[in-house]
Amino acid sequence: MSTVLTSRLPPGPKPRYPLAHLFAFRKDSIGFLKNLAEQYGDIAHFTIGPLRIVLLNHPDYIREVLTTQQSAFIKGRPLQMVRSLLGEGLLTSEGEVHKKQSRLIQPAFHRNMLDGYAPGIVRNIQHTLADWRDGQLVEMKEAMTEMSIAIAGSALFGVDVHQSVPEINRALETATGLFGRIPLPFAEHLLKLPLPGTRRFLSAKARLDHILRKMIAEREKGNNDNGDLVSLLLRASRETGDEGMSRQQVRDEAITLFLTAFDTTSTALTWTWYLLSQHAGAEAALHRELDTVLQGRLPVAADLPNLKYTRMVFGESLRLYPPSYLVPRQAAQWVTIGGYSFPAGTIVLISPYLIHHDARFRANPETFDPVAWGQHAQGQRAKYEYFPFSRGPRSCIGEPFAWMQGVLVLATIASQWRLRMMPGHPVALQPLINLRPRYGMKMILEKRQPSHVGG
Ligand code: HEM
Repeated sequence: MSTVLTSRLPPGPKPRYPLAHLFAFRKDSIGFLKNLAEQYGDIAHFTIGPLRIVLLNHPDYIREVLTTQQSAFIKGRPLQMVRSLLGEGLLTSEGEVHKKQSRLIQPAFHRNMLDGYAPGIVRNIQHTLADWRDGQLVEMKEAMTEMSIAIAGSALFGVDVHQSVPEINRALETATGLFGRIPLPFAEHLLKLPLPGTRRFLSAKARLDHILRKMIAEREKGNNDNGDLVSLLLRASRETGDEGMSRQQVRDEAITLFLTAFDTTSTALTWTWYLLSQHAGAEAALHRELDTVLQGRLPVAADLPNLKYTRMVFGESLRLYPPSYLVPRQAAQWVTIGGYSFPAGTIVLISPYLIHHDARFRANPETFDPVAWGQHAQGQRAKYEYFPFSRGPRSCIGEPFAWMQGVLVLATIASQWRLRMMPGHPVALQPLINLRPRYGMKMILEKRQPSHVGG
């Protein structure tokens, strides 16, 4: 006989009318969660229709979910909509399937592989810069997205996708447009109804599938194993026995890695250009480092350990604007955290954004200060005070790649260009799947000449 446990739910507000929390959450998810934590403390709960949702807003509780008790949680319902686009890839799969896939894919991100991606990354950055002119107005979110699609295509997949970049971008925008439905109590059932939004989603998904399959086929035709990601997936699919990967799995992993790679990184880079344009001191320190280390040439992998300040700039930007501002989980069994218990099915929300902006864990949390980021304690507790890539067994597999791309993009561009905000351009958050700038980021290009300092 199973033990009967009593739910002792954390405190939280009662909705004023049935879907009041849904409307408040959809209107301003970050503001809603921030208020909840301010009013009810570090562990609080609210409901959306039949859904029971718990917000955990303290590093000690976050460690419980992501690491200590991680096996009691699944991706579950919050990832259901994402699953309908990505299938059972690394981001969305659970349990043994996830473990096996993770083991197969991990080698593509090992240190010895990473250096090999650098030349492809820098080539694609140069491709973007070839069209830039002094004084030109550039929509940086768009520029960073297109560049990151091309980087993901060439560095990870070994194919040139420049031709397909606009189509991939459009299809992804349409497909993720539907993710606004995620908090709806019966969102997964809406996909079965012939609604206009659903039709748009399915046709965008079909377009993405077609492009991805072409990319994989092209890679297969080349028949040369470069040790890149697609080679690795294809090799695994040729193997027989339990350890192999089916064609469907290859597709699911390929689309997962492709899509998770570029939207996060391009969003992070866009915010970084914005922050640099607002902080002349940090921008000057970045230029000094780049001029000293690079002396006017393009960066290579061997420069990365010397680009310390560049790395701090990217790290601090990920603190202020973590693209994955919300990490959801679902309890798979009874869970006790912070003296409260909640049953299987409860949705748990963790927000890197809220923690990164909390004055308890970082002095002057609203200030952009790359040096303070570099000095932040690296102890066990601090791991859960700064976690833009999440933590534990479900943390970001692409983190080393993201750091490499981030530093190489900043180094290549900032050594040649300065970016100024277009006067009057509004800046606001748009928390969708990623934390995007709501109005994009219109910036003006200013050519700079590296000053040859140092030896
Ligand atoms: C600045 C850039 C990036 C950020 C902020 C970021 C953030 C994250 C976060 C927070 C998670 C955990 C999501 C969750 O638990 O629900 C995650 C997972 C993941 N990311 Fe990233 N990511 C970035 C770049 C990348 C890149 C470049 C790739 C691939 C090349 C990638 C591939 C993945 C995959 C496959 C997962 C699922 C891992 C698993 O569950 O085992 N990400 N990422």
